[in-house]
Formats: sequence, C-alpha cells, structure tokens
Amino acid sequence: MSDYVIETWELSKQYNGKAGCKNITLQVPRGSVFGFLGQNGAGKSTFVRTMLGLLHPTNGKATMLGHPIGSVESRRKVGYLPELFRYPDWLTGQQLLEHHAELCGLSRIESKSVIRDVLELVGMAGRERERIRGYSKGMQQRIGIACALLSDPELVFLDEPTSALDPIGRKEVRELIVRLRDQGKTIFLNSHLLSEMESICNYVGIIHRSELVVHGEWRKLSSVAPQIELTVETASFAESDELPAFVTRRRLQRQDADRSTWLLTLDQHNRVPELLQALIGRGVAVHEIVHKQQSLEEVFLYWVQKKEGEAHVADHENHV
Ligand SMILES: Nc1ncnc2c1ncn2[C@@H]1O[C@H](COP(=O)(O)OP(=O)(O)OP(=O)(O)O)[C@@H](O)[C@H]1O
Repeated sequence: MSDYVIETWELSKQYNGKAGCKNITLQVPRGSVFGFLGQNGAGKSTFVRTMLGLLHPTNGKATMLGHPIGSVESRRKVGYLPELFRYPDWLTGQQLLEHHAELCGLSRIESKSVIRDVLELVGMAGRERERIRGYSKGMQQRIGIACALLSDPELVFLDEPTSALDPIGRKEVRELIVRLRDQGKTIFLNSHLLSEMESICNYVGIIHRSELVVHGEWRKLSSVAPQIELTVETASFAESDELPAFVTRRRLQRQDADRSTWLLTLDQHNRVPELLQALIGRGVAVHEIVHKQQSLEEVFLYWVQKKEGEAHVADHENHV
C-alpha cells in the first residue's frame, strides 16, 4: 500500500486555453489532513474536480488510492462534499441519507446500520427525522459530510466546508474533521480560510494563479524564514544600529521608555548564539529572545509573495 493517497505529475486543466490548474505535482500522505490553500479563483476546485474525474485533465497524470484518475476504482473509496451544495430541503436527514445509500449501492439492511453509524459520527443522531429546511447551516454541512461518508471512504474531499458557517458551525465541522482523521481517513480540504485550517491541517499545498507554489508539512514550511522576538533596553539599541547580515528584516513591535521589542527575521534557525554575541559585543542590553511560531497566514503570505516576486523578475527580464 502506497504512503500516498494522491499523487499527481504535472497535472493541468485548461478551460478554452485558460489555466484552471497548471502543472501540479503533488503527494498527499495517507492519514493526513491536507489543506489545499489559495485565494478565490486560484484553481482549488478545478484540481479537485479533475481528481474526481468530473473534469478531464488537459495534461499530466495522477493516481488516487493507487488507481489512475478517471477510473471507477480510483473513486470507489472516496467521499466528496462540494462547495455550496443544496439538498432538497423538504427531505428529512434520514431520507437524504437513504437516497444516497441507494446511490452507493448499499442494500436496505446494510444502509440501516451504515446510516446509524454516520449519523453518530457527525453528531446528528436523533435529528434525522427532522426536515433539512429546519437544520442550521452547521447541521446541513454535517449531514452533507454524512452523505460523503456512506461508502466508508479512505479519502474525503471537502470543498470549503466551513466558509458559510458561523463560529459554532465551524467548530462543529472542525471537531468532526478531527474525528475522521482519528479514524485513519485522509481529509483533503479546499479553503481560503487560513486561520480555520491552521488548527486542523498537518499538511498543506499552496496554490496561486493556478500553480502549486509549495507543499508539505506546514510546520516545516514555516521554518523557511525563522523569526525571533528580541527585547532590549531601549536606550542601548537604536533603529539605525547595524545588525549582522544574516538578519534579513527587522520591525519594531512594541516600545516603551525602558524596553523595545523587535521582530527579527533570520536567514537560518541556528543564528541566535551569533546574534547574541554581536549584540552583547556592542553593549546592547538583551532582556529576552523568543522564537516566534509563524501562523499559517504568515506562511501563506511568505510563499505567495515570493512567487509574485519571482514572476515580477521574470516579467522584467522578458522586457529587457
Ligand atoms: N467551468 C469553467 N469554465 C471556465 N473557467 C473556469 C471554470 N471553472 C473555473 N474556471 C476558472 O478557472 C480558474 C480557477 O477556478 P477555481 O474555481 O478552480 O478556483 P478556486 O480556487 O476553487 O476558487 P474559489 O475559492 O473561488 O472557489 C478561475 O480563473 C476560474 O475563473
């Protein structure tokens, strides 16, 4: 069994010559919660729909659960909840699930116990006899996820699962995603809500203008531009004082009469002893140094701005 539930090689989908997603080479580890992050129109849904065989790739290849995309085998153990789905709201949750169970090819007897299990899993047991129109948005989302779980999928795609929800609905869906992960399922989440993704994803892929910028364990992606917070005696260190060249950026965070706190970006993690030596050598009174954990939003902005910068340089070179 492969360690990856999704592998793609230069996968592209164009719409009438216009890129939807372009040259995506990506691996999604089994058992991960993978956040596919990008701004509106970046290409997230196009990628997912191509993986599910709903769109035909223009170029490249890909496998899902070890089978080429487009094949029935690749979809057999996959669940999918599209963005902004609308179910007939006159149905009860139970009727909706029975209908989907039938589409999954479950017998009446099988579907009874499977529906009971998924209702339990999504926290909707006891509410299944109510009509969907009476459900809150969070409950509608959870009943949608229940539909996606009927086939006991190994891999579940959720397209913007929390974007239409209030904070309570979001929390419910986040907790559900963690429960699915604990059951050993791989969850592939499309989202542009970075703070939302930060607490549940362990892997991310960042897509920008149809291209994959970077992917991997997100805590590792955040170590590319290590940052520290340095608190010093205000009188001993001025804005104009030179710092070693490995400090690539500095920004004043807070200042009062006695102390100033600076956010420093370093070129490598292991620079702190050298930095301390340099500061103390020139008489700076250091009170505190704290490694700063970057947020997913900061990681995202770092990579997107880097990509934009590269595109800008390439444009410039093409014009000279
Ligand atoms: N059916 C289509 N026909 C033509 N162009 C499309 C179609 N679907 C998407 N696109 C274009 O492809 C690009 C990627 O769109 P896509 O919907 O995949 O992005 P997204 O990241 O999922 O965006 P969002 O977060 O807004 O859902 C956009 O430029 C979009 O306009």
